[in-house]
Amino acid sequence: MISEETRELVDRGVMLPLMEEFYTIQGEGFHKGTAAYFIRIGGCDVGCHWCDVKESWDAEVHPPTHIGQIVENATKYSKTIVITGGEPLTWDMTELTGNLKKKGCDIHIETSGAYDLTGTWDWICLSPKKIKLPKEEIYPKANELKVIVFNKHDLKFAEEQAAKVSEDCILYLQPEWSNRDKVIPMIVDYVMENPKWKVSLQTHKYLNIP
Ligand SMILES: C[S@@+](CC[C@H](N)C(=O)[O-])C[C@H]1O[C@@H](n2cnc3c(N)ncnc32)[C@H](O)[C@@H]1O
Ligand SMILES: Nc1nc2[nH]cc(C(=O)O)c2c(=O)[nH]1
Ligand code: SF4
Ligand SMILES: [Mg+2]
Repeated sequence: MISEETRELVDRGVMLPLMEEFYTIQGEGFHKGTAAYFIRIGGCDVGCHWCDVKESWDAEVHPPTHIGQIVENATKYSKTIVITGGEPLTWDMTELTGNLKKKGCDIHIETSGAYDLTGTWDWICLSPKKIKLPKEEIYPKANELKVIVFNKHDLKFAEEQAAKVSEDCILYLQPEWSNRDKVIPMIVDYVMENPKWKVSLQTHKYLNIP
């Protein structure tokens, strides 16, 4: 059990349940191929059945960590920071991103958008989920829309979501990893017929890096 004092610091976003942090290459979307420091915050109750980080869901098993410590670790490695999870917007991101900004970092988020948008972001990757839709406020702010395709219906969902983002938002279809052999041919055909979309692959999984 964590103390009342720690819980209050987590509520304010001064401490956050840290699952893992690692320096790697961004594998997905617009910034794929770019070296970046990943901060994975625990806690998510969206519940995607194919989620590739289910260990992140229970915030209680990830130690509350002072953001000062997180920022110090991160800035030793990179100025490009990716905040992911879990669902990072479960928590108030104001303090963490404010402190990273003071150090001159370029801060990216990977989010389902299902909770209030807090924090200061240089790049927002919105990956909407049918089972818990994004809050309306995030759509005009998304720099990239990355829809995970598990079956054919997800292409229809992708179009519905694309209708909500800005003109400049870059549109990606990313195969769900465990079903990739089935869905890749479908995505390839769809992108050739609908070239406003691009393909995003989880290239880190092919490179065998985190
Ligand atoms: C693990 S999530 C964490 C951030 C946030 N909760 C979200 O869903 O955007 C990071 C990215 O991985 C994607 N993802 C998760 N499981 C996947 C899978 N099995 N195949 C392909 N992409 C997946 C998510 O859609 C999201 O874009
Ligand atoms: N290399 C690498 N790139 C990624 N892009 C998004 C990821 C995520 O889990 O949020 C991820 C990840 O886990 N590893
Ligand atoms: S929203 Fe993200 S972390 Fe949460 S279950 Fe879905 S893919 Fe996993
Ligand atoms: Mg991942």
